[in-house]
Amino acid sequence: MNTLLELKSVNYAYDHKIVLRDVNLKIRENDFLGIIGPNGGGKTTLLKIVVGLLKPMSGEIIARDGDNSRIGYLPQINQIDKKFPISVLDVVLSGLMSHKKLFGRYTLQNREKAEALMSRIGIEHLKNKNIGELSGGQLQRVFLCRAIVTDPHLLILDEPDTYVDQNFEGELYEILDQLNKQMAIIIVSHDVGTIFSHVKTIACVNKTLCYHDSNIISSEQLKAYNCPIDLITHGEVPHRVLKHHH
Ligand SMILES: Nc1ncnc2c1ncn2[C@@H]1O[C@H](COP(=O)(O)OP(=O)(O)OP(=O)(O)O)[C@@H](O)[C@H]1O
Repeated sequence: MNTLLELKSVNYAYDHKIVLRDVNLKIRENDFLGIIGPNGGGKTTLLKIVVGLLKPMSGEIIARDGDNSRIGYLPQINQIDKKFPISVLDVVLSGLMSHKKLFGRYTLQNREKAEALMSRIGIEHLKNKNIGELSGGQLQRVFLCRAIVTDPHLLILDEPDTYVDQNFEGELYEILDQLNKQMAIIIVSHDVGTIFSHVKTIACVNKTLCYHDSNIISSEQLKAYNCPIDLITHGEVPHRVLKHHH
């Protein structure tokens, strides 16, 4: 399968404090990679490097498209001024900004595409509302539409389950399974049980990155990867790890 993006020996530090060391990672078409790891392990930093928001201290990033224009990114915390007078439809359309000439107008096709997506994600009825009127969960659906309106080759989601309401969580993963037929997905989550039942491969990030070419992982492997997280499972999970009884 074609490689979309490759990180080679990437290192990153904030103020001389090393956060990522010698990270190697290949993202191929139709990958569905789950990134797990302890708090402060460097997951968000890694995503920001992949998106191009942070430049690595050393190492190489090789993108098939030559740049990061075909990446859709749903950050962990969306900093948006809720008082800013902008409609839901315009927020979704703003995902196309970098693909347009400066001051270019949105075409009818752009609008139809945005509306079709909003209908798929269940927010079409909100299209003329001001973003300040939305709940957190509704706002996140809007941002998901904005991230995919460009038909990205790679969609990146940073802990979507921390802000998505429970009703939408199951639906979100169904949508992601569908989207994965057209694009690669990287998702960071602390809800290990839920992501394990959807992702195809797993990376444990705790300063270094350990790649696991399957969605079945055991506590022993996590220990070997130096990735101290609890395996919490619920629902239909392909592999369960139970703590020993004392
Ligand atoms: N802008 C910044 N300046 C300085 N240090 C930072 C900055 N952003 C993150 N860090 C530090 O870098 C380390 C990695 O942070 P990062 O947010 O990438 O981890 P994470 O694995 O995403 O954590 P979490 O699971 O808590 O979201 C942490 O020790 C964090 O405190």
